[in-house]
Amino acid sequence: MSRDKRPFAMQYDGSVAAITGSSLMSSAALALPRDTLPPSSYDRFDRAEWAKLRSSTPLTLDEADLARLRGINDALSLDEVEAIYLPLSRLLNLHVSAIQDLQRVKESFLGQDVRPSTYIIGIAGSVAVGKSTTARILQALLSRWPNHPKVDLVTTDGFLYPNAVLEARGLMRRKGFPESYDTKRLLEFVTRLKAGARRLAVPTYSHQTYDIVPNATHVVARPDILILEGLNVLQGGDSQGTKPSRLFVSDFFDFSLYVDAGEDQLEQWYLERFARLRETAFNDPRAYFRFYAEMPKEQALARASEIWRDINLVNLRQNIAPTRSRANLVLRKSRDHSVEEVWLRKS
Ligand SMILES: Nc1ncnc2c1ncn2[C@@H]1O[C@H](COP(=O)(O)OP(=O)(O)OP(=O)(O)O)[C@@H](O)[C@H]1O
Ligand SMILES: CC(C)(CO)[C@@H](O)C(=O)NCCC(=O)O
Repeated sequence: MSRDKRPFAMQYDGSVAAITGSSLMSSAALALPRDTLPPSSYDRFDRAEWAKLRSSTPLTLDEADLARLRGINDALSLDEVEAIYLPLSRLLNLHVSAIQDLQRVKESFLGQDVRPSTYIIGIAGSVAVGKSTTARILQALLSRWPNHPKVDLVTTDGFLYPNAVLEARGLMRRKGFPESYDTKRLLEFVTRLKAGARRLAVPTYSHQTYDIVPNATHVVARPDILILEGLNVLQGGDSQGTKPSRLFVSDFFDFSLYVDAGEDQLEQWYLERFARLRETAFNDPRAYFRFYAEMPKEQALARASEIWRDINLVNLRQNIAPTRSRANLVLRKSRDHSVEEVWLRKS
């Protein structure tokens, strides 16, 4: 039975939510309500327990790996890579290998070559939680394994509608909400990738111009693994009022992660990043937010707090956090971005 179609809903306290006779008849009632998986649905690991899980396959980082990881984020510690991301890359490698074995089974059944399809990993989570950093660490680590050296990375930011469209639709203050994305195009991309398309061009987004970059695409050429990162990758019909029978991007995922942290923590990271960008990237004359670099710091930060509260936090609560229970694995971060707990879903 698919997890979204269980006939009743477990609450966190273990009780079963009441479903009325009439609602049982509708297909909507068959969908599991938002983020209601009980704690017993996960194997939970604290940092030390999780770190041990790399030990049965000795994994070492060479100088080239270290250089690549340092280039991703100078605040990233090596201890973090070793304790959290190496075991995670080992788990993912085992999972990819198992899928590749299954493809060989299909090959011998059909008596013909079956080209393995791209293994897709989805990474979801709030604005500023560290999705792109997590994606880039995993890309660097996973590309070291001989059975899947070509690991590509796509962010769903590229599937936002251009500002001109958002403006025309009155959605400029809804960036990141489900309606701000060209979901059909995103779904078409993953469908064609899974179907074995040789080259797919995906649009790109610039945080500097705060818009889709005209005529600039990133070409995805049948990688062994694709990491698809974005706020919305685990979203389904329930938050958008779409028909439950529709296909979703996550239907094409082989594995998914949700990067999680407390709301206060997320707000602090958002503001810290904003303050840092104000000193750096916002000074560029082409930056969409350059006026924040020109106004006094307190005023700019007050504006950033409003953006957080009125846009990103609302989106987190309404559309992002409710998708956490769909992820196969949850990385729960503490104050300094270090992962304090890992939850691995049992089914
Ligand atoms: N593992 C980490 N260690 C230290 N700092 C980190 C880590 N992950 C993220 N950060 C910091 O947190 C901030 C947000 O990270 P990142 O840009 O990866 O988030 P995001 O979820 O992709 O954000 P958005 O959706 O807004 O693009 C950045 O300032 C980044 O440097
Ligand atoms: C582009 C997204 C939606 C996701 O990365 C986000 O960074 C964003 O721009 N949110 C809108 C509000 C803001 O400017 O933070």
